[in-house]
Amino acid sequence: MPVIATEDLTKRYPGITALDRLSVEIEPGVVGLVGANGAGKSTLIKILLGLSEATSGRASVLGLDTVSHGPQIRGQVGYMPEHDCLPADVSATEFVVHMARMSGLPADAARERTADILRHVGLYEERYRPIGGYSTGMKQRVKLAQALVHDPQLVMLDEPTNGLDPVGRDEMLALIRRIHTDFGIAVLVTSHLLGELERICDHVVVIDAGVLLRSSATADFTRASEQLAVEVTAGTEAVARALTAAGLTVSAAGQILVVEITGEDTYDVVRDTVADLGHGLLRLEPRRHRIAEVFEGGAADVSAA
Ligand SMILES: Nc1ncnc2c1ncn2[C@@H]1O[C@H](COP(=O)(O)OP(=O)(O)OP(=O)(O)O)[C@@H](O)[C@H]1O
Repeated sequence: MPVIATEDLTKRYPGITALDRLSVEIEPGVVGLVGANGAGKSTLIKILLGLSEATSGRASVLGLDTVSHGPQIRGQVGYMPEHDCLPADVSATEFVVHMARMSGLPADAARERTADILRHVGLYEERYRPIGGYSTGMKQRVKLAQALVHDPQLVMLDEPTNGLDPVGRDEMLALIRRIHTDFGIAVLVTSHLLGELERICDHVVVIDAGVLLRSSATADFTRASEQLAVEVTAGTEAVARALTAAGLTVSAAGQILVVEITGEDTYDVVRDTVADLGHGLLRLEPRRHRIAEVFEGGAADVSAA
């Protein structure tokens, strides 16, 4: 059963169609929802949580209809909102315990789960200090912790890497991946950066102006291309010239030579050419596309990390 399914889902605000007949099915795993700012990602999440009503079409989460089963869905789903929404004058522990209690956990269980989950997201002694003094990265971790504290089956994370520096972003992406691998929780994570979703998602859904552009396994986005990546121990330029003289089409990407595969003998020609010049091969393999390249010239606003 898909964890999320939408059928012709449409949401219109005055003067704007935020979602336009969106039909998509999302299976358990780590699924990325990517689109430029304004593509409709937050609108979709709010409808899925039963917090906003669609203009037309249908959506279900964990098999439950979003219109008739909003409270049940919210009981089984964790939500990390995009914007800052934390109270400044309470500690992470107080806040997350409060959220756990709101989800129906008894006091003891709420305290225990809070301690576990704050440790899991990497907050230790700081968890007793008021949130107002936290860095952006620490606040994002508190938001993530409150989304997980009631042990949901699915979490929806809206732009969890927003405002983070590269190190903080890497740590957050690793944490998100572990939500699924350590706890078996299904994850829907949004970003306007294709490159970061490519790193942690099993499946990526791309929307643009509320329209579904593509929904496929990450491996399909990054499928092998008809090109070889060649890296040599020395003499990159000489090798490029010799390969061109041998009739191959070659372009350079830094130290890597990209060679068009024209037939099964392309591998042999490259190997022999490099050997004839007295150099060694560091790499000879099919070049893989990055997701961002697949969309170059397509969804112009969607950028790589
Ligand atoms: N309550 C609202 N009233 C009117 N228009 C809205 C409302 N909420 C969203 N929109 C518009 O709907 C479109 C989709 O917005 P949405 O917030 O879903 O996009 P997004 O992909 O999440 O982008 P962002 O990352 O910037 O939040 C945008 O054009 C936005 O201006």
